[in-house]
Amino acid sequence: MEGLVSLKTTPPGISFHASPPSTTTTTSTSARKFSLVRRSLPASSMGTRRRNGVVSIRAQQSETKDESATVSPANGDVETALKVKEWEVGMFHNEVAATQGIRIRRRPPTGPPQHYVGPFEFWIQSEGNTPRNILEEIIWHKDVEVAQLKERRPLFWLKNALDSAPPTKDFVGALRAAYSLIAEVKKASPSRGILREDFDPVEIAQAYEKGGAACLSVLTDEKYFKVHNEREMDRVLGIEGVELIGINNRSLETFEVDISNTKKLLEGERGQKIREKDIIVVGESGLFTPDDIAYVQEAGVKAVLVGESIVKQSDLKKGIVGLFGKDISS
Ligand SMILES: O=C(O)c1ccccc1NCC(=O)[C@H](O)[C@H](O)COP(=O)(O)O
Repeated sequence: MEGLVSLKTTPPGISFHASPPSTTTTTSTSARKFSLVRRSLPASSMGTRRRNGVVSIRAQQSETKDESATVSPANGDVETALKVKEWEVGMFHNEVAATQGIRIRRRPPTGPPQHYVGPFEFWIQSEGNTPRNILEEIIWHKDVEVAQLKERRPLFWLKNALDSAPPTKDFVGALRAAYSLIAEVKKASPSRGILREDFDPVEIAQAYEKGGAACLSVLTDEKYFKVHNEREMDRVLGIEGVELIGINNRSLETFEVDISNTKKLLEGERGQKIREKDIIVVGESGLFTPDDIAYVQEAGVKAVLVGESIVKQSDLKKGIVGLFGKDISS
């Protein structure tokens, strides 16, 4: 069954001895990892009590029936209250996503705040606050990155920049024109590591253009990069006005690549709907040979998104010819 997992909570009261200031301790129990990190906030400001040289720290939380927790800040501290709010909003998003069959959970980057107590960040690594797979890790990391970027470049800044930007090119139009290649400019990927050492994105993009690519996919992410998720096909088909769907042949949980995924998702009623709606389908990932290209083309894709098999070649144009079994530049 697809769904979200409730956060498991810790017992309502936790007492422990304070570690020396610079110590970071991580111990494992059978099911959970406990990390204790010294915070910069003074102990006195966080409601700790010192008795006989022992600091005792108490987390205030009340558990709800479904084992998710409602948390009250230990001392009305604004920072903590904000984290509580963020966490509650994140949990709400997860519940909504679960009702829509989305398996990727959203989580506020600060994690469940019930463990921010006393002068310590007492963070318990559990199923609820640890990414289950690379996609969750990417999304959770992205949440932090986007929040930071929003601070650096707020909406009004972006709007101003857009006003003076050159007109956009017709991406979908370029793909409709012919059976097309979207060539991916990427230096590395989570599953394959470094793909190209001598990485000059502009040079690569120009070589792709000469080689006949209709569009480019440029991975600009600093830590990870953006993805499509084929498991959301049914959800996407329910959305009005969708013009382009990418089917990713790579499982983002296991990194396994299976190009029959494209065929599977385009069979039967789904394929019918896609044709009726005149949606362009892009076959993504794991395409290495002319046979692979022919296979996804027969399955119904109008374009392919290819990274590894061409970006690794020293002669990129030859790489494209090798992939398609012919020159597609004219
Ligand atoms: O490619 C990965 O390792 C990856 C890992 C985690 C999330 C997404 C990932 N790839 C997404 C992509 O869109 C691919 O880069 C693209 O489909 C090209 O794939 P390939 O031709 O196999 O390089």
